[in-house]
Amino acid sequence: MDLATVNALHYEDFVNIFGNVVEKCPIITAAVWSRRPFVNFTALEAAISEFIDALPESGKEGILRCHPDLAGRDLQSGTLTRESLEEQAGAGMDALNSAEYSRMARLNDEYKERFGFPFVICARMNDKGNILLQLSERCRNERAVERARGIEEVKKICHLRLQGLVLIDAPNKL
Ligand SMILES: NC(=O)N[C@H]1NC(=O)NC1=O
Repeated sequence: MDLATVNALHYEDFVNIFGNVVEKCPIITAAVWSRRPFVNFTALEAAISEFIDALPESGKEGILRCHPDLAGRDLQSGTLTRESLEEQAGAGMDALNSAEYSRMARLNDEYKERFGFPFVICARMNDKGNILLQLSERCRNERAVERARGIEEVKKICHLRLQGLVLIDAPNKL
């Protein structure tokens, strides 16, 4: 879809199409609709980022809590969103051997126990080995550092999801 089409969308369609660019947080999309018209792809992405950055820390943690665990319960039970399933499968999360699966489950639980929100990483930018490594390393961070780190990853996931929906800017037609 090109940007002119995006800018012409009624909010119901806008939320239907873009509602999951931040996982299970359509309120962000619904809020950002009123920032139209977007001059380019970057402006749309920036509007989402600015909304997230303006949230109190509890709101940012809320966003993190809307994310399913990697290789977690939702993957096992088939209840992931379409986007998350594609991302997790792409990083091999649906094909862990039993040792990897147990390690992932143990570290995910440890992380959630320590921080009160789940470990979030952009699966499409990482492979299985790297995800496990980062998970074990990031468990040792301070809570505020991890909250900010998780939000950075949310923005990377959002960037790639948006790219799948909106054509990157063609030069302005004269
Ligand atoms: N927990 C977590 O990072 N979840 C995700 N990451 C990603 O790229 N897609 C997800 O669902």
